[in-house]
Amino acid sequence: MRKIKGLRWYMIGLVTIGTILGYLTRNAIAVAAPTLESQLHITTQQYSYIVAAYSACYTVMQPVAGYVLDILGTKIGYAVFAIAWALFCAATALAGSWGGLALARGAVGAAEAAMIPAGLKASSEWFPAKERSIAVGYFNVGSSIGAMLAPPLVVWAIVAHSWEMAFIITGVLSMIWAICWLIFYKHPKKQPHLSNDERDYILAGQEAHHQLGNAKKMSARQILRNRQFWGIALPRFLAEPAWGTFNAWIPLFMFKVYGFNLKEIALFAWMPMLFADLGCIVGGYLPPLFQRWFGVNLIVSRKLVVTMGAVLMIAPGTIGLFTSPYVAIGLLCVGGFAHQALSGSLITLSSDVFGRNEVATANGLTGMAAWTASTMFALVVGALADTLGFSPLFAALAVFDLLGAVAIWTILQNKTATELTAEEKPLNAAPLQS
Ligand SMILES: O=C[C@H](O)[C@@H](O)[C@@H](O)[C@H](O)C(=O)O
Repeated sequence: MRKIKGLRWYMIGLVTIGTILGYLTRNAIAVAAPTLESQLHITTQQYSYIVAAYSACYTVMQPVAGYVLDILGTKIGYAVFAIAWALFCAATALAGSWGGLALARGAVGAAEAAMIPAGLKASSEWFPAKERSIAVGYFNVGSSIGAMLAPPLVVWAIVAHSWEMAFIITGVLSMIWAICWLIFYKHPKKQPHLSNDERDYILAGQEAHHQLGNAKKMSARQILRNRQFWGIALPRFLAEPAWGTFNAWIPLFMFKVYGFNLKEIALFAWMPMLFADLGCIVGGYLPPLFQRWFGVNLIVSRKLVVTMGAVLMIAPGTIGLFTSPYVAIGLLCVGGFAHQALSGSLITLSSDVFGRNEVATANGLTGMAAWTASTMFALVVGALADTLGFSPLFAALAVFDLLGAVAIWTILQNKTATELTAEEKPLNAAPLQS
């Protein structure tokens, strides 16, 4: 059988395309919103219900999707969710009211909840520990690329055909990817096109908790009771509102505060997303560099990236000190870079700390914490932006990230969750499921 050199990078490329399509289908509704409001006579409040339906289902389903992925395995598990989101996305075209749209988008959100836990599970299967954050950075960059591809593709579909066609096209693209995933994704142990050298390099570089022989499996209850989980979930809870704010509010912020027109928004509002892409990639390479430069261990290297990102988030926090819209865009670019750099390390930490049998469940639980905060903060922005202004809200995001950095240094210890459990031997600890 022909061996393909560097096959692990093709595998993460396949995961990245999945993330791009996940964000393309996610953001299609925002681009189609003006057309939906006029053609289906939907009010802005009813549109907010449609967005909330996606966000609520995506938030709640992340741990469930993670659990299913840990049970079914990455290949089959991710395929099931991707086929579901493809079908639900295409079915959005059948909606004739805001209620129908909310139902369809809620279903898409529930299915897309598997996206990040599956990406992390695939990264932990195909990469040695020292390259894992790089792999996460590459698949996570799909979130910003997908967000950037949505406007041109969806606008073309609406202008050339109809808003229904936009959802059918994004659904069909997702279905094509899901079929490719089923054909091409295999665990390194079962991949015939993987050379022995690369397989040895991957498996030898993985910790004991990711080795195939590791039969230990933590239940969701044991994960939630573990200090290591909270050392990741609390910083994610504090950091995620920034991502939601950058994704949902920058165009409105530029319009309301600096009087940007649509052309100026089109020219500048995408730039923070480009720097977010850069943050994903650069942020992924920093932990191995910090380990080499400063001689620190894996978990401390992630903590250093989170701290660097938190300090950089002070930049957008100072937006209120300047009057120039171009300085504001520049500061938001620093913020986009900072957030995705620190977020990549926070996502990766679930696989540094939890084993192959519960990594997706643990990541899904931290993702639920993250999106709960993001949804709450979106409601705060909606309530206060017109009275308080955006500047204090951007300052709050910087404070949240700095608090998250304090939390990660004080709560998260430099060991795996099972090592901590074994040391603590709590009085009523349920024995690990073997
Ligand atoms: O913080 C943001 C993340 O890095 C972002 O890229 C996504 O992973 C996001 O969490 C999501 O669940 O879609």
